[in-house]
This record gives sequence, structure tokens and C-alpha cells, in this order.
Amino acid sequence: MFERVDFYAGDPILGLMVEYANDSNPNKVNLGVGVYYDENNVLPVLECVKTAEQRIADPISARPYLPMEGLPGHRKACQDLLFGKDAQVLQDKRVATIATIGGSGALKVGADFINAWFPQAKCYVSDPTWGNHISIFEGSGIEVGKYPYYDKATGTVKFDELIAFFNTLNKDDVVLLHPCCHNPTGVDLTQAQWDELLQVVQQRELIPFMDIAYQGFGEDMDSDAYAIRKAVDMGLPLFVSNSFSKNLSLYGERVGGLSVVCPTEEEAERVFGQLKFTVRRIYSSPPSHGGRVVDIVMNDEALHKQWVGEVYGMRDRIKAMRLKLKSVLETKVPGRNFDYLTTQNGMFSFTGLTPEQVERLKTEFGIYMVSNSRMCVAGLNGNNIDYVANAMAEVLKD
Ligand SMILES: Cc1[nH+]cc(COP(=O)(O)O)c(/C=N/[C@@H](CC(=O)O)C(=O)O)c1O
Repeated sequence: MFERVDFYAGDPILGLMVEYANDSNPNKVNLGVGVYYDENNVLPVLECVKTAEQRIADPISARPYLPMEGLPGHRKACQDLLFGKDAQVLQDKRVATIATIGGSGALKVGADFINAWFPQAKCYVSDPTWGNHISIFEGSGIEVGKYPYYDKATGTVKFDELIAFFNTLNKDDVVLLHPCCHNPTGVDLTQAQWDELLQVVQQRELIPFMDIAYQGFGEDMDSDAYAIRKAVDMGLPLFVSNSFSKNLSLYGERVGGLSVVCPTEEEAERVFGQLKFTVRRIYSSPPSHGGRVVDIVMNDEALHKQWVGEVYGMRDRIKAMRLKLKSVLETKVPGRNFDYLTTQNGMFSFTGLTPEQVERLKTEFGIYMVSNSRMCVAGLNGNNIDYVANAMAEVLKD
């Protein structure tokens, strides 16, 4: 009966977590999955989250179904973070926002909505991009193409090629964009490049879909949302998927959001209703616990302030690891340019190691990176950084 079903080859990122967990090497280092570990290699529970959890636990309360769109406070948290508190677009009620099962759930609901209401649309993702972007949109029945993005030779964006490619696209084609902290390259557009790119998006009447999963890990909460707010200022229709997995360290609680910026309040009402219907027919409603944590942390002024400080602490530790690794590698591998480690932004660094070198790091040293050479810098700390640098220097001799 099910012999027709293919065996699942596994996920290039999540599969690494299993391999790492089963690796008995006492020196193993996890630089694979995009998860933030602190200086003691521990996945942190943020202080602001601990306070929220205490409020949820005492007194313990019932767990009714949430509305399809999630808690109002969770949705407000997404809107304030993405568009800015009291932003005019929010006052005009032109943004339809739902709470979702992580950023992944937001992408899925958005893709199903687009396939339902823009059935001719193709979706174009950066080359390279987070692999699940392609799987999610193809899973929704949308044809996925790639736009030129990362220039391996220079470690920068192929911006002229990117602009030229966007000028060949058709009305209502979707372009999936990373507003900051590009996954997997860490290479971001400048604000001037965003201005130019969004002009082309407007001229070609494309649908920008911005996936922001690392807000606060780049520069700061507002700068990291520059592309989002610029698109709003230009009056563009806009999809935004956001994730609280990383910046609230709530990976397993599956908390995120999907926002759709519409030209009018009436159109936002229409979209909001269809987003709810799309949720209903995929998973009915989002989980309550994570939504309550988001609501409490983001809407309590003191906790929100504490949260921002904790995110910037994670950001700054990652930046410190970038600087340290760069300086150590420069001494161990003279003549090779490691500037990418400090010009790239956010949690990931695209090291440029060959698949064979990445494999050697894993098999000989127990160091796990994604096969495309993406390294999660947040897995580095003072105890393992010299070991990682020595191992990288060793495999780079090939
Ligand atoms: C760009 C991007 N968007 C969305 C997500 C999904 O986030 P969530 O809210 O947990 O559903 C991730 C997760 N990325 C890391 C983990 C993964 O692959 O699922 C990663 O790239 O390692 C992203 O890197």
C-alpha cells in the first residue's frame, strides 16, 4: 500500500541536531542549527520570560482554545515590533496580523493564502536561502524560482544582477526577502540598496514577502526592520512573517506572526478573514502558552525594556565571537581573508568552506556546520573557539 511513499532523506539543518546529539566526541561543537547558546553553551531562558512564566503559573489557569488569529496581545506585539509602536499604518488599521506556529507557520499560512488568491503567482527566493523557504512554498503548490543574491567570489550581494532579475518578473510575482541577518549568508542589503530594490518591486508590482526571524540580532530592533518600514512608507502591499523563536529563546513554544499590509482598512478586513480561514483549515488555532509569554513580555513596559536588553546582549556576544574567531584565524591561516566574519550580520556566517572541509570538521573534530558552509556563530564560546579555529585552520590547509 505505502511502498509508493519515498523514504525521507532528512532535513539538512534539523538532521544535524540528531547527529550532534548522538556524537560521543567530548569536544563536539554545534554550529549547525540556528539556535542561540550562551557563553556556557546553554540555551538560555531569558529573565523576562522567567517573569512571564511565573505570572502564567500562579495562579494556574485553564487552557481554552485561542481564536484562530491568536491572542490580541500576541498580535499587537508583532505589529509594534515590526512597524513601530503607534505607526500610522497601524492607526489606519491597514495591517492584518495573526499569531502563528512560529515563523514557519507564518510562511505556510502566507503561502497557502497566496496560492488561493494569487494562483498565477510564482515565488522567487534568494540564491541561497533558508532551505525550508523553498519546501514551504512548493508544499503550498507555488512554483519557486531563485533570484541572484550571494556572490561567492566577493562575499557580497550581486546587486546589479538582483535588480536586473527583478526587472524581468511579472505583476503579483512574490519575492521572498530577508530584511536583516540573511540566512544562510549573513550578507545583508544596505539601506540604500533596499531603497533601490523596493523601487523596482513597486514598478513591477511585485508582492514582497519579508521573513524576519532574527530581529534585534543585526543592528537594533528598528534598524533591522528598515526594509519593512520602508516598504510601508512607499505604500507597498507587504507580507511579513516574524519569529520569536530566537529573540525570545522560545524555539519549542512555536511563536511567530504573519502580517499583511493592505491599501485600505476594508481590504485588511477581507485579508484578515481569509487568514483566519487558512489557519482553520491547517491547524485551527495557535498554541496558548507561548502566545501568553509573548503577550506578557512585549506588552509590559518594564519586561519589554528588559527583553530588548537581553536580545542586545545575545547580539553583542555573537559579534564578540565573530571578532575573536577572525583574529585567531588570521594568525593561524595567514594570507587568507576572514573579513567576512565581521562584515556578515546576525547569527550566521557563510564560511566558504567546501562540503569536503565541512565534512572533515564533523568527522574528525565533531564540529557541526551546515553542508553549505553556514556556521551558527552563536554556538561559539570562550571554551570552544580556539578548538574550532584550530580545526578550521587544519581543514583549510587542503
Ligand atoms: C529565515 C528563517 N525564517 C523562519 C525560520 C523558522 O523559525 P520558527 O519560528 O522556529 O519556525 C527560520 C529558522 N531557522 C533555523 C531553524 C530551522 O531550520 O528550523 C535555522 O536556519 O537553523 C529561519 O532561519
